[in-house]
Amino acid sequence: MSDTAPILITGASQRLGLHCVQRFIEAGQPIIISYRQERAEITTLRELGVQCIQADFATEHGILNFIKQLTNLTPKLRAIIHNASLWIAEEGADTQAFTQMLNVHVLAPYLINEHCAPLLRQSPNADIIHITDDVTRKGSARRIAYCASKAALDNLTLSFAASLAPHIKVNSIAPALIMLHPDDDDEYQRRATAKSVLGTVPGPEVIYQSLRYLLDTPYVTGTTLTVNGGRHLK
Ligand SMILES: NC(=O)C1=CN([C@@H]2O[C@H](COP(=O)(O)OP(=O)(O)OC[C@H]3O[C@@H](n4cnc5c(N)ncnc54)[C@H](OP(=O)(O)O)[C@@H]3O)[C@@H](O)[C@H]2O)C=CC1
Ligand SMILES: Nc1nc2c(c(=O)[nH]1)N=C([C@H](O)[C@@H](O)CO)CN2
Repeated sequence: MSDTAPILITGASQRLGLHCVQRFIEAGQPIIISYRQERAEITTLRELGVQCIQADFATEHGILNFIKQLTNLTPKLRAIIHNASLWIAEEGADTQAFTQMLNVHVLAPYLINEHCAPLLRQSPNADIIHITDDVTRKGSARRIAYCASKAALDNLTLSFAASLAPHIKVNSIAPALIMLHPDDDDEYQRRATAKSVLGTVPGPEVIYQSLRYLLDTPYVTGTTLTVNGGRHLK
């Protein structure tokens, strides 16, 4: 059994999170994940030695229940990567959608960081990484609540970086259009890729590369690493 402290990645049973888990496993890094819905990938990850905790962060009870399971599972953590996310385009005023995304994107990282900082302090190097969204730069007419909650998550980075220094570094990664969805048609892909000067859909490896950079560099905290193909230049 490795004596390396595990990395926690939330919401890592598919897409970007799952790719990063697979790359960390290749590197011999112990991993704990949270997942919401049962999937075949969970069985595969468990067979690979990943510790998987079922959790729904839409409520405070669900978040605190996850924290209880996590702190019973491990006495230390190398890093916490807040990747779990709910991407809702609400139709008009939608308090339920707003509250759920605020809980997933803000309350869960806030409570997990506060309760689990002592586990990070057991590791010689310790990081918290919030996965936000480049869209917070200018807002989103179609996803007002999603964007506001991601902006709040980005702000947590500044506060926790100041609060947890010098032992724990805290940073954000702000992606834009990393992976498409199976139901995204050619016209959507054309319009979406045209929004950046690099004009590509890079795939999840760029997020793993960004995580590696923030984990490996000793002198970066309280910052946001933008991974957006140069969208801000258009
Ligand atoms: N994909 C992209 O191009 C971009 C992604 N991002 C951000 O990067 C991160 C990863 O993106 P992506 O992989 O596409 O994300 P997903 O949409 O695949 O969401 C990641 C996971 O979050 C989990 N999740 C959703 N709601 C809850 C909840 N209530 N409680 C606990 N977990 C929940 C889901 O679990 P389950 O499937 O089990 O329900 C899902 O597997 C996200 O934070 C996203 O906002 C930002 C910009 C671009
Ligand atoms: N939780 C999620 N957040 C986001 C997703 C996603 O699939 N799940 N996708 C995006 C898009 O890539 C957007 O950036 C461009 O269409 C943003 N956030």
